[in-house]
Amino acid sequence: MSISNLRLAKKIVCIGRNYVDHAKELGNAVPGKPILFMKASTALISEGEPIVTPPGCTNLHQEVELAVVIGKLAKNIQKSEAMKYVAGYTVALDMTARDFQDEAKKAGCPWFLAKSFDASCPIASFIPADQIPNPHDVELFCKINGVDKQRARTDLMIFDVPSIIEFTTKFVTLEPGDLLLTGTPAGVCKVNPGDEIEFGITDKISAKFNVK
Ligand SMILES: O=C([O-])CC(=O)C(=O)O
Ligand SMILES: [Mg+2]
Repeated sequence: MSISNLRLAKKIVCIGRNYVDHAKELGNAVPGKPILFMKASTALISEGEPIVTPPGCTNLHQEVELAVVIGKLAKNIQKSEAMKYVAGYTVALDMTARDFQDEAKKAGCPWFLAKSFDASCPIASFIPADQIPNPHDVELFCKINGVDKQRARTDLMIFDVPSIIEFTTKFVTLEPGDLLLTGTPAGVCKVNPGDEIEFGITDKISAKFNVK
């Protein structure tokens, strides 16, 4: 497979509540260990494809996230070795049906529908690892209809990329091309049909998608 073709990812592993200000803005506790969930690979869309509001959703949110692209088979990887398994990066939106998630939370049920519906993972293009020597030293941004909604540096992550890889690969083998979404900073909000979402890594990469 070609690592740079992000649409070939077999799985998308996501970290929840990895920025203190985002955990707090939704009234959630700051986690003591990484919270993991997954999106199906059918959630992926590329520029030119619309973000489709899932049926019945009345509170669709955007969450801009740094995404790590795994370069080689990773199982039981120590933090000190973890960066050798990173082929590169992209930036993604973890589109979330917040009303579905709130309902699931109340019922003690999984977030699957809230997070993994078709078109819930818009991605920008691939950036090779050598172009981002330190993934904790970039700024993420997200604008809706040209207005800044999210802007934060990745050094605010609670669990850094090596810690996430160490924790995840204790339980789940990561394969070449898999994506690891590292959580969203503060500023998530409701998006509506007709909105344009532009997001990226400042001075490196950006992408634009429309909400349908
Ligand atoms: O839905 C949430 O708030 C959890 C999550 O994905 C994140 O923090 O990025
Ligand atoms: Mg997220």
